[in-house]
Amino acid sequence: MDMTHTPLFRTKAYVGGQWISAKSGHTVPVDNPATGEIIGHVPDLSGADTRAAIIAAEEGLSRWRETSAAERADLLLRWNQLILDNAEELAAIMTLEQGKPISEARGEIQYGASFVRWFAEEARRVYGETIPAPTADRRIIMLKQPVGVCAAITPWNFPNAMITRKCAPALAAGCSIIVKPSELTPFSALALAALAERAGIPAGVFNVVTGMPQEIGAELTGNPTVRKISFTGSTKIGRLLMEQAAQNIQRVSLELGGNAAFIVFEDANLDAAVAGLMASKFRNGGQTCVCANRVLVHAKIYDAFAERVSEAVKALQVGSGLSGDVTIGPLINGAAVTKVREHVEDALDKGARAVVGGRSHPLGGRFFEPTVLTDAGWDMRLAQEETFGPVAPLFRFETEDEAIRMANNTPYGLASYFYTNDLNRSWRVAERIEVGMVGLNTGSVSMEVAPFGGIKQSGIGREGSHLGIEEYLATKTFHIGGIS
Ligand SMILES: NC(=O)C1=CN([C@@H]2O[C@H](COP(=O)(O)OP(=O)(O)OC[C@H]3O[C@@H](n4cnc5c(N)ncnc54)[C@H](O)[C@@H]3O)[C@@H](O)[C@H]2O)C=CC1
Ligand SMILES: O=C(O)[C@H](O)CS(=O)(=O)O
Repeated sequence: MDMTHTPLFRTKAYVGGQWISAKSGHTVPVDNPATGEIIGHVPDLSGADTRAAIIAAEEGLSRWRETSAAERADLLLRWNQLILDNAEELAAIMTLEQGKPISEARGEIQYGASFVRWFAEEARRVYGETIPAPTADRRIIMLKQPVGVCAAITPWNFPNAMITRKCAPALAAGCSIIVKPSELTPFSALALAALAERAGIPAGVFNVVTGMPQEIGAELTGNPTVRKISFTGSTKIGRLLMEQAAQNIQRVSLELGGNAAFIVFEDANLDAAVAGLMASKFRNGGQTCVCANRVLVHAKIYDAFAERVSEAVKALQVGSGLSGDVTIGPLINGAAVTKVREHVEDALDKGARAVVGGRSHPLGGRFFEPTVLTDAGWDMRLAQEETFGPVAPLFRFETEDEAIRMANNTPYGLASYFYTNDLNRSWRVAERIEVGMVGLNTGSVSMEVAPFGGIKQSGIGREGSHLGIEEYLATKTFHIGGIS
């Protein structure tokens, strides 16, 4: 499927309402993870190019912050509708550059659009407060105002939804924003820019800069005009950006790595638990920050659960995401394949058994076999590190306290899941597990209505829900004295 000549497949960066090249003329190639073929090039913008984008965003802000909430809401709703009207083309572009199965890409477009609609509605409900003054001659009002020029640095694994989850609340709040998508998946971001332009979102309000990240990131975090950095990606880069943002005391929102525990207690509904694990673990081939990374199974049901999971994993179809029946696409790049292979080999060396898969797929390239490992141990790398691939390691436990202790034994704290029908245990586990999001008898926690985010080294701040817009609002206390 050649998407490179479709209207939304853009090969220029979008700054100040213009489609631009890098001043240097340099470009970055983008490949198709399923084949390794180059699908196109995007401008490799420099620090100076990024400075120009910041100036454009500042000009965009001056107009945008004066628009009414109703006007911003209407424009966001128009953008939302254009995204939905062009969902098939957006999904095909995503699968071409990211590799996920087309059915999942279609799902992400709907998920991404849901944030645009949600924050179009939130735009009109940014309320301030009046505060009872201590003296009769004073009035106190709390105003909510846009933070200003913002920057969003986003990952390759959800190249549409991670942009709208940041940009929709920013625009709803009256901010302008500069998006730096992953150099691995820029075309989804540029397609969103084309639709923002078509929706009538004014020049400079929504900008997309492309290229290698270091120089662009240094300018975005080093330029005092940028008042807010919103990042989704690895904890390593999140830490770096937080350090860089400190120089100008920029506000930061960080959605970072995870190491989710998926706990199956002895009284769990096994069919539901298997379905939940398949949904959590193998979505996007396991390249998801909230996916189950460690599967803790009570000893009493371990063998039965392992057998059922193995049957379900054997039914997964590996191949190019553009093929309709495929449920597991390629990993994003060679480094990802190496990391997954190393995790599996380390586990096998330390006593795990591969009851399904366990090696690169016969298709070769970036395809890896969906894998189930039994007898997983806490000394294995995949217990401590985020695998970010289609590998389900099954760990045994005997007691509830042991399961919670092991689940919490990680520097991360993004999401966890557990299956039980015991009401008292449900509350004990939900309250004691150290994460930002926990699912009981469900393998999914990601939707626009609910706060998304982590604790510990999984991040700072919340996206989505009624909390998401607060990340792009500043509070101003307005005191009026001398009233008689
Ligand atoms: N908590 C969450 O919602 C999510 C967390 N992640 C985590 O991110 C990792 C995988 O995603 P990746 O895209 O590989 O993460 P990554 O951290 O390498 O890249 C994320 C973004 O940061 C940019 N970046 C990299 N180095 C930079 C620098 N020096 N300055 C400025 N920007 C820079 C990249 O170009 C990309 O746009 C995994 O650890 C995963 O768990 C990914 C997606 C969502
Ligand atoms: O990038 C990710 O992993 C996303 O945050 C996961 S989700 O929001 O699509 O579940």
